[in-house]
Amino acid sequence: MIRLEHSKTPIAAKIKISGSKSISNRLLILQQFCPDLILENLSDSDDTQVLIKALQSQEEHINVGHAGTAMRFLLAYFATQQKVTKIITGSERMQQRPVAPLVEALRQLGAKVTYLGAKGYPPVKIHGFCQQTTQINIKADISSQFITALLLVGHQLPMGLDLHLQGGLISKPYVQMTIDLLTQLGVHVAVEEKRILIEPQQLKPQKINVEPDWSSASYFYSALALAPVGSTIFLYGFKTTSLQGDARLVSWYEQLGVETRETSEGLQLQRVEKEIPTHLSLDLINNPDLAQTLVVTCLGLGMSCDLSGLQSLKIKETDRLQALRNEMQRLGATLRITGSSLHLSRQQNPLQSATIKTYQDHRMAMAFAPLALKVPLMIENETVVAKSYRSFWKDWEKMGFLIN
Ligand SMILES: O=C(O)C1=C[C@@H](OP(=O)(O)O)[C@@H](O)[C@H](O)C1
Ligand SMILES: C=C(OP(=O)(O)O)C(=O)O
Repeated sequence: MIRLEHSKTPIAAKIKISGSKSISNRLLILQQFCPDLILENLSDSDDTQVLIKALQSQEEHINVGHAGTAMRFLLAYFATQQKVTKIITGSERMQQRPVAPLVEALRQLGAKVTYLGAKGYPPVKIHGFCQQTTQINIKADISSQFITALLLVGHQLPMGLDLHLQGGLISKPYVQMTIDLLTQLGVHVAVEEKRILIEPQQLKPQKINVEPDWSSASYFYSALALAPVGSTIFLYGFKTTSLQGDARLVSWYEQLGVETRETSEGLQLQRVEKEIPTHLSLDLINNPDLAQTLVVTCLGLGMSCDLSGLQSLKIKETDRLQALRNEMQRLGATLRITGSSLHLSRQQNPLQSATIKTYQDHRMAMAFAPLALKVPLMIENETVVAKSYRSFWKDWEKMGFLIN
């Protein structure tokens, strides 16, 4: 457990965030098909380390811990290799995160996949592949990672892939990121309204420098929104034009007093004098990983907010809607939740200092951390941040936070 506080003097920090874990994990799978693909600035997160280790391992058993992308991408990767036997499992929570739509699609394709525990969930055993068809249906409204997992292997399938999306697509920018990376690597992807087609093709070897991680950057935007006017943070290597959908936060935080100026070396962020709205209303169907950051910013600014499009939050590292409601309550705030939305009421009383539980969810720790600009906080199991952002607390100290 750590205690976190801030002297409330203006922040002036320069921060280097490692590569996007989403981009890194896609490129690491693609590198298996194209060993001459050179990758620079890979994410140093646990989720990426776990994937690297799994891809290098000769063992039959693979444990991906808490890494959702590693679970889904490896499942599709190993299941579409001939004569490969693997058992993939993960943490207790991972064994409650669904894989059924992906397993069903892989079986339709001709993969042999068996559940070793509860039906629809890891652990799974993979034991052989012979392509039977190109046409696959996949549910698009549970996790976009199922679609990405299939697209990452589609170009290597002997007959290619003709993917039909069923239900409304959630987390769409992550699918677009996959398509953009494939395109950058010379793969032609034909996209229609509810259909994605990939012919068998080879990747073009090249050197790719992974962009820094925008979801990680969100915590700095949140801190600046809560910091004294005149505070600045420089984020090295970022560009506002990005493969990552979470770059969208630039315009949202502009409303909340954080201005972004692009330079050749990165982004200069500044907390400016501005009239802050009393309410924020956003649909986060395309940006689920920003929900926790944004609701905490609103709390710190004394705003109310309505966030919708949050149906995937209950199957992430924890049930994030419940976790948010519990921890907001500890601070004296009222959060109402439904299966796909949340409503934060305007805070009438001053925030209470509290001990925040993190539920084995990196984003619970990182999202609440900026609130220490308003009230001292204790954060339990602070090392959870390593899932996506290993040096988070070191960078937090650079911003003048006192951590004990
Ligand atoms: O493809 C990816 O890299 C990701 C997709 C999203 O998941 P869902 O599609 O399950 O919402 C996101 O929440 C996750 O952090 C990373
Ligand atoms: C949901 C997340 O990751 P994953 O699904 O890859 O475990 C996340 O990083 O917020």
